[in-house]
Amino acid sequence: MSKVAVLGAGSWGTALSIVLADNGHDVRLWTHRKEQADMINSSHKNEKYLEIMIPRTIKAHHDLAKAVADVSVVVVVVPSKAIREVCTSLDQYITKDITIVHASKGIEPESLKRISEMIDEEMDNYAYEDIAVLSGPSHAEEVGKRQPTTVTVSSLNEQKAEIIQDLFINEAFRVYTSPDILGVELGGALKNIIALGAGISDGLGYGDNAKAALITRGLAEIARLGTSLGANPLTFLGLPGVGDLIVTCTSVHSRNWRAGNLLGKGRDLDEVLDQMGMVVEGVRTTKAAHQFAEKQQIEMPITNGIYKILFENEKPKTVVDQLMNRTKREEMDDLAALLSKKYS
Ligand SMILES: NC(=O)C1=CN([C@@H]2O[C@H](COP(=O)(O)OP(=O)(O)OC[C@H]3O[C@@H](n4cnc5c(N)ncnc54)[C@H](O)[C@@H]3O)[C@@H](O)[C@H]2O)C=CC1
Ligand SMILES: O=C(CO)COP(=O)(O)O
Repeated sequence: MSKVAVLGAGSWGTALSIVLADNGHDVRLWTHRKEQADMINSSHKNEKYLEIMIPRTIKAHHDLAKAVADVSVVVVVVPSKAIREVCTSLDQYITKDITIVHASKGIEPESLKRISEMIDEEMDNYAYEDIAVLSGPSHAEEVGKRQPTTVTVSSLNEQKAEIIQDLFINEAFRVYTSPDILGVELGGALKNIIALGAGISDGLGYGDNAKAALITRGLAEIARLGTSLGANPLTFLGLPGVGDLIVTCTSVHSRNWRAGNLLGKGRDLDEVLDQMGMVVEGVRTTKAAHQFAEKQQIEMPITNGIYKILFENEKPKTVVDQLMNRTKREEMDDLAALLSKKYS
């Protein structure tokens, strides 16, 4: 049995706490809102975030010092925009023997940092090599109901990845490991952009052909950017790549798909984000990926089209027309070419 602090009591932090509690660990679920901690402790529910009873063994905390006292593992799972603030506070309580894993998905605009890089910048007391990431096709709503789910944990420190694998794995939650932290983080962040696109396509009334095209050509963009930064192309064919892309583009649970769907139906971005009430990471990540594409001189037409819809008021239908009328080209210049280069 381990003592584990989960920082972030949104839907994903709550679902991961349930997995840990099911595995017999002592779980402290930290939230920055006192009334939410009180509500979880008294009702054993986290209304608004997850429609499910929470095991009574999970204790919610509002005081960060108390939440992380004596723990051996900290799971960071706040939205990407809160990572720096939370990790700055966390740093004072951390010693090297603690294992830190994050389960958030995003890239910071302007700095173009991944989550593990932001954690590293805010935490003087922890080595970058020891940070782990947990990612993969895993909607909180299904994990909370103990429905079969598979994820991948990655860290440059193999031992840390295995600690996290052992901590979470159970008969409903299967955990693989991977050494490619760059690919795992990029796959998890970038798929949210394509999920916005899949939602927009459905909102416009397009069918499965369009969605399959978005998933496939979206994967090509993700792999193109990811490999230009040094990720292993094979990672994008695994759970943190195509696996997460499929689930987020096709599931009604996806916040990114749902936000895209409303945009496709003609609603404006501020109105959509207000209505969602939960984090839609793809919006910030689209801004970051658009900047990344320019910096790396990578062609990302779908991402750039979604950027225009989100930030330049372009009509979704106009973007679809632009994508469909691009100069004709050969298909096999992307993932397939990267793979054949790697294995020729
Ligand atoms: N919900 C899901 O199924 C999954 C979510 N994720 C990722 O996990 C991260 C968190 O997502 P969700 O739990 O879904 O978000 P959510 O919208 O359900 O909840 C976010 C939580 O973060 C808290 N929060 C906001 N600002 C904060 C701050 N400054 N300090 C501390 N707490 C703050 C909010 O009060 C809320 O409890 C995101 O990066 C998301 O992409 C990853 C996999 C699955
Ligand atoms: O990352 C997720 C599933 O793996 C959750 O995606 P959404 O944030 O779109 O709900």
